[in-house]
Amino acid sequence: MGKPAAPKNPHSDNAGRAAPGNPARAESGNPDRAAPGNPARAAPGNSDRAASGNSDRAASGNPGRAGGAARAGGPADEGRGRANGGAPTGGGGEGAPRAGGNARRSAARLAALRLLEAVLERHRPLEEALDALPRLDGRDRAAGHRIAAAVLRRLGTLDAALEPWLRREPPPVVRHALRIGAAELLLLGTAPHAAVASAVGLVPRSLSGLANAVLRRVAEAGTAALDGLDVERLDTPAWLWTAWHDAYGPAVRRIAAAHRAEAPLDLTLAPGAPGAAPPPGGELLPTGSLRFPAGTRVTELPGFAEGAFWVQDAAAALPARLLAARPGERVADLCAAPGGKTAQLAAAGATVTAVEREPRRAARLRENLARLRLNAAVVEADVVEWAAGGEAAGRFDAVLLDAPCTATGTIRRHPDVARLKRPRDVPSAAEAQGRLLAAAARLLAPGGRLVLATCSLQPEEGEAHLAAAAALGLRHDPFRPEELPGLPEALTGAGTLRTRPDFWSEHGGMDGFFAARFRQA
Ligand SMILES: C[S@@+](CC[C@H](N)C(=O)[O-])C[C@H]1O[C@@H](n2cnc3c(N)ncnc32)[C@H](O)[C@@H]1O
Repeated sequence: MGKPAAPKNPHSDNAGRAAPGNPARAESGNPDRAAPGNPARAAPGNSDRAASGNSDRAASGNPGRAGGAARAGGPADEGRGRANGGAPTGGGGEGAPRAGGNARRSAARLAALRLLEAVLERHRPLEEALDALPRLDGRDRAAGHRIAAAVLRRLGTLDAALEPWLRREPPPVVRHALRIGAAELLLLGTAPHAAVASAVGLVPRSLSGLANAVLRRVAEAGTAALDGLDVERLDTPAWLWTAWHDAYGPAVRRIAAAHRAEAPLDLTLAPGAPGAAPPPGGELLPTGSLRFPAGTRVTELPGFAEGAFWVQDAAAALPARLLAARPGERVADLCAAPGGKTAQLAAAGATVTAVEREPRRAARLRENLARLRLNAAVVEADVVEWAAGGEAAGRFDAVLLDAPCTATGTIRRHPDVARLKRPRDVPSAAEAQGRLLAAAARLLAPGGRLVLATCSLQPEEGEAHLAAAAALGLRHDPFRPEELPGLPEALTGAGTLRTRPDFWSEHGGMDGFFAARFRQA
């Protein structure tokens, strides 16, 4: 195939693309020859791990022949795993992905394809798309999720690696299958024959030749094709890059680099949970969270069933700590589900009222509290209406408002956020936060304290609220250095909290959060 420039892909920010390699290679390369080097090697510095228990890894010393890739369902797939019966094949018509011979592998890749379609075409959150997947073996589901997350995390890089081999923009199903194949080849360490064959198996038969040819070229070029790419820029939507550059200067590059890594698993420990010691093996962070490597399954840690801990990013645990609820205090936790902060406040001995608008999320909050054997009154209501109602006004010693936001501080955990949010979402989220802040202020008893938190990196959803709070008659109560042990970089000159994904990089980073504390005058 030749190589005229591919049209700009709507999901890629090509600003950082290096000049493509020599396209003539695609013409002259022997498609049946094994890929040179070891394309199965993970990209250096890349932390996208292959799914645990991944059976697609090449046997050591046998990187696999890319030449087998043309035959999806052929020798590379034969005689292994279940017959096709268990795989959701999508019907098999033109435009429907075909299942390869290995049902397990096809099911995982098909799940990844469905997830990418949901996020990138229908703009649905990844978690919601996961819930909507047809019934699926747990390992396939986890592997599909991991592949889709790797694609979303490195979308721009993967498109740049594909671009030299595409003459024109392919149909979406092919684009996604190519991304899945490229992610497996360049990031996830999958054996080339398996990566190519299973990705080719996702596209309509009439387009399998194209997909096969492109992925063979990607396999041949290997990870060397990524050398010289400005991957931080490529993997960051342009509007976010500009906004973070304006807010954080050159640190924008470190923030973007931090988004390449899968987030670790952080736990908050329940003080004094009966019969439950902290699970062994974690790293105790200076602020008290216990950290395990990415991919750790929380339900398999000892103490989970006993309610000894709950999952909460180290940064997400800070706002409730900074509210410093005391035993017996009346505390309102606003926008409370799934309840990480409610649990912290209840575990501190406060009398907690947790307010959550979404019934399903409120149900999950109750379930979480039950597992943790913690008590809180759960109110299913819109905070703005509830605060306007009168009976709650002026009743609380302390209020925690963890306001809904664009969540751009959580892209490490939710790589779909970078692809779903739009610039216009920032002012509308900030406006809603302003209404919630005014409602929260009405709940405070005289002298009561309020912590406002958002998991956004956008200053409009953080620092900008200081002026609005002053206009509501709230007095800013700056955080002190001793309240943030081991994290001086998160304390701003104004005495607010600003964490970023590039902080604590030696420990594995943290989510981006803003928090500020106020007092009712
Ligand atoms: C950032 S999440 C809260 C996370 C939670 N505080 C925790 O630590 O687990 C925001 C929550 O606010 C809820 N929410 C959004 N707007 C609300 C409103 N006006 N009233 C009550 N809850 C609201 C959402 O349904 C969502 O569950």
